[in-house]
Amino acid sequence: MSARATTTGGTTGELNADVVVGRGTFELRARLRVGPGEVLAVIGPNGAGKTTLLRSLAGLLALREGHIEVGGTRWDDPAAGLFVPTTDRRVGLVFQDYRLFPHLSVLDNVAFAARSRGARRTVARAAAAEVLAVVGLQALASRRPSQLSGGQAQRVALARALASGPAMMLLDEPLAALDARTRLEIRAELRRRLAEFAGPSIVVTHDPLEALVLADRILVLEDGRIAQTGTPSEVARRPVTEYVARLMGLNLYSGRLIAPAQGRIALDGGGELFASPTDLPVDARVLAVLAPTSISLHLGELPAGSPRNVWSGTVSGVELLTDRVRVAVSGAPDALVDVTAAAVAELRLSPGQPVRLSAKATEVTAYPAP
Ligand SMILES: Nc1ncnc2c1ncn2[C@@H]1O[C@H](COP(=O)(O)OP(=O)(O)OP(=O)(O)O)[C@@H](O)[C@H]1O
Repeated sequence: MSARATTTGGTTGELNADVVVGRGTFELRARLRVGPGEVLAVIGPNGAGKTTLLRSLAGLLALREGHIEVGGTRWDDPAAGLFVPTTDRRVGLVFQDYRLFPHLSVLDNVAFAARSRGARRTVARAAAAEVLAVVGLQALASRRPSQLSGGQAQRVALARALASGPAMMLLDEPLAALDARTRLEIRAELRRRLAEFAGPSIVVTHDPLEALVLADRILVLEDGRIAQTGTPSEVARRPVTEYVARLMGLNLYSGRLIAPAQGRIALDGGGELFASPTDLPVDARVLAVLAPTSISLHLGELPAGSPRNVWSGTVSGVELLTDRVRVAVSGAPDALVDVTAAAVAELRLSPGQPVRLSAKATEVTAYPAP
């Protein structure tokens, strides 16, 4: 059975989905709601199911169980025998490789959706010209995709998706093919366009910065399941998995709170950390984060009056970042520590070197484990 989604261009409404979908032995299970005007970034390691999620929302993969509803219109509901094909879903799709029609001009690419819905050529072209003017691309209207730069092609792909009058925008790694400088510029523009779009938007990305900048909310997928959802600042400040902590550049520890008033935590991997005092109960399972820039390295003992957290370790790796050096230290606990190149030279840091680590308790943030 097939049904037609609401076709008025201005349709807005939330996405309400309970996605259960399989690909070979892989299964994705994810419930999500994305409000009208809200931008959700989906992040996760390779093979987590991000593309699978996007494909099922777009109608390129049918659900095994659950449902997909946008603005109150059901697009997929296997229990009811309902499946709305992609062409009737009113989704604005933007792919990493843009997928512009090579034989059509920019204008006709943008007019395509209206044309395929039966609009007359002149009407579709006039509407497309208006969209191009709004996004400042009118000068490119007669060019072919092969005559566009990467950034221009991305902007045309976005304009084409928005011009189709979508109920929802789905973007798969939209900036991944751009060089770093163009990406910065196009990211700012994408953010503006999505902020203006009245329906829900979902952006799949590998780039944590992109997720933090573009999204109102972040959803972390790992192994076909939702590992965390939250605002960018919640996810950045309180990651619940190693993957997100690494992405956000934080040390993440799990443990048990043994003395809340002292913020004292017994870590699962051995060792202890002092965080700020907390109201959580004794024995609460907690996660604690500590930024690599908040840890200091020393050779030999520390003077009296040093920070609450002092422990020993051995340098296991030294990596040059753009503006500092990241030192991996194994100990109880392990830690990534960011220091200056001068400090590396001064402390003669190289793998195998024993060091002392220190961090203030106020730099350790503890929160309940999920
Ligand atoms: N056509 C297919 N047949 C069988 N299994 C598939 C197929 N496509 C994808 N998979 C599997 O489904 C899982 C999820 O893949 P998916 O592409 O959704 O992940 P992803 O999070 O988008 O990964 P990436 O970041 O690498 O793009 C993976 O384990 C993958 O091997």
